[in-house]
This record gives sequence, structure tokens and C-alpha cells, in this order.
Amino acid sequence: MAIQQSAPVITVDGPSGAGKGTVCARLAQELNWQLLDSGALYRITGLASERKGLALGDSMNEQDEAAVADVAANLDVRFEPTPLGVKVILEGDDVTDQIRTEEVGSLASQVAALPAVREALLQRQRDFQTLPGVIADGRDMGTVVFPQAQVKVFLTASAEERGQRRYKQLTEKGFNASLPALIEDIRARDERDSNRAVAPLKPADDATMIDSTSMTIEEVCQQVMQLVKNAQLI
Ligand SMILES: Nc1ncnc2c1ncn2[C@@H]1O[C@H](COP(=O)(O)OP(=O)(O)O)[C@@H](O)[C@H]1O
Ligand SMILES: Nc1ccn([C@@H]2O[C@H](COP(=O)(O)OP(=O)(O)O)[C@@H](O)[C@H]2O)c(=O)n1
Repeated sequence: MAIQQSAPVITVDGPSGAGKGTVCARLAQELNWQLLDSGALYRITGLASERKGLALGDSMNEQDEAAVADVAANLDVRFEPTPLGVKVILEGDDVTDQIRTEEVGSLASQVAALPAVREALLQRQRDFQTLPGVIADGRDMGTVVFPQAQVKVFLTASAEERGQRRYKQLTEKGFNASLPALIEDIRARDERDSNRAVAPLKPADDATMIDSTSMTIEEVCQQVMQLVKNAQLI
């Protein structure tokens, strides 16, 4: 009888701009493991719901929530690997850069607070767990989606530092951005993500905390890699 070997999982959760995406992308490449950018799924759901003219925000009723969950369950999205990174194609449109704006980040955080939306995206995320392993970036990777993960990291940095990083990232891509507005948006999003009833942003009990405020990307990657080695995943 074949022995079923389940693929190992590394989870990296934390607030916006802590460096999760950057660190996960580097480690996935180094390890040659699958990368799950769970935030992209919420961003795409937010954008697709807005494009369909669905009601979002505090005034939503049950029907509105069901309509957004339906969008999440039936996303017409393709992830196309290119030499410059993964292209995101929503209903035939290249939305790679658009989904990274803070406006779409805010839409993502609104749809992410809806239990029916989280449920609709759960299996899609778990399907990323394939050999040789998966590294998953998000808010609830270690608490809800992969509670059995062998390595769990909670990556943070001060709100000012995270705002600065996001400002640099957006202006380098040619987007207009205001630093005070960005820091304010990031704080509002952190608060909504941390205080929602379902799968709030919080460290798993068994997560290792890393504060990247004064660390370089390389230092963070090295520290996570050490945890991976300690857990004998490689
Ligand atoms: N330790 C770090 N020091 C300086 N800049 C960083 C660091 N980690 C990430 N960055 C930069 O900050 C920006 C946001 O990082 P990102 O990985 O998108 O964060 P997250 O996925 O947690 O929101 C990117 O431009 C990235 O290059
Ligand atoms: N696992 C996840 C990932 C993202 N999200 C939501 O999606 C939003 C965008 O996530 P992201 O990871 O792309 O955001 P950044 O950390 O890159 O700013 C977050 O603010 C959360 O509201 C979530 O609820 N659960």
C-alpha cells in the first residue's frame, strides 16, 4: 500500500507591509516549493465584487454577503507565471498592478471580514498543499487554513515602517501615493483585520514572532530558513 505523505507547510502571517510577500516569494523560489499568496485571492474577490457593482462595507445585508461569496466561489482568474513574476488575469483583464493598490487592499479587507467569503476560499487555499511543500502568506494561514503547519511565523514591523515601505513600493511602480494617507489606511485595515469575528489577524499559539522593523529582507529570510532547518523540513 502506498504511504500517503502530506506536504510540509510553512506559514507566514502578519499585518500589511511586514514583508510577508517578499520573504515568501524568495523562500518559495529557494526551496522550489509552491507559493500561496492568500491575500491575492481576497484582493481579486474585492475587485471583482466592486466591478459587478455589489454593495460592500458596513451597510451590507445577508443577500449582499451571499452575492460576494458567490463571486469568491466562482472567480474567473488565471495566474500566469512570467520571468518578471506572476501575472493575475481577471475575466481576461491583466489586473496584476491594480490589485496591489491600497484601494483594492481596503476592498479586500472588507470582503475578508465576511464568513461566507472565507468559507468559499478555504478549499482553494488548502489545495496548494502539494509536494514538495507550500509556503503560505496571509493573516490566518497558521491559525485556520493550515493549523498543522510545521513552521509558523508571525511577521510584524511598526506601522510607520510598514507605511514607508508601501509608499516606496507604490511610487516606484508609478502610482500616486501620500505617506500619511497610506499609514492611516494601513492602520484602519490592521484594525479591521484584527477585530473581525472570523479568522482575525493574530499569531498562532505556536508561531515564532519576528519583528522586521530594523531587519533587512535577507536577515528575515535567513531567520525563517533557520526555523525550516530546525524543523528538519530540508
Ligand atoms: N525587511 C525589510 N526591509 C525593508 N523593506 C522591506 C522589508 N521587507 C519587505 N520590504 C519591502 O516592503 C514592501 C512591502 O513588502 P511586502 O512583502 O509586500 O509586505 P506584505 O506582504 O507583508 O504586505 C516591499 O516593497 C518590500 O520590498
Ligand atoms: N489569509 C488572508 C489574507 C488576506 N486577507 C485580507 O486581505 C487583505 C489583503 O491582504 P494582502 O496579504 O494582500 O495585503 P498586504 O499584507 O500585502 O497589504 C488583508 O488586509 C486582509 O483583510 C485575509 O483576511 N486573510
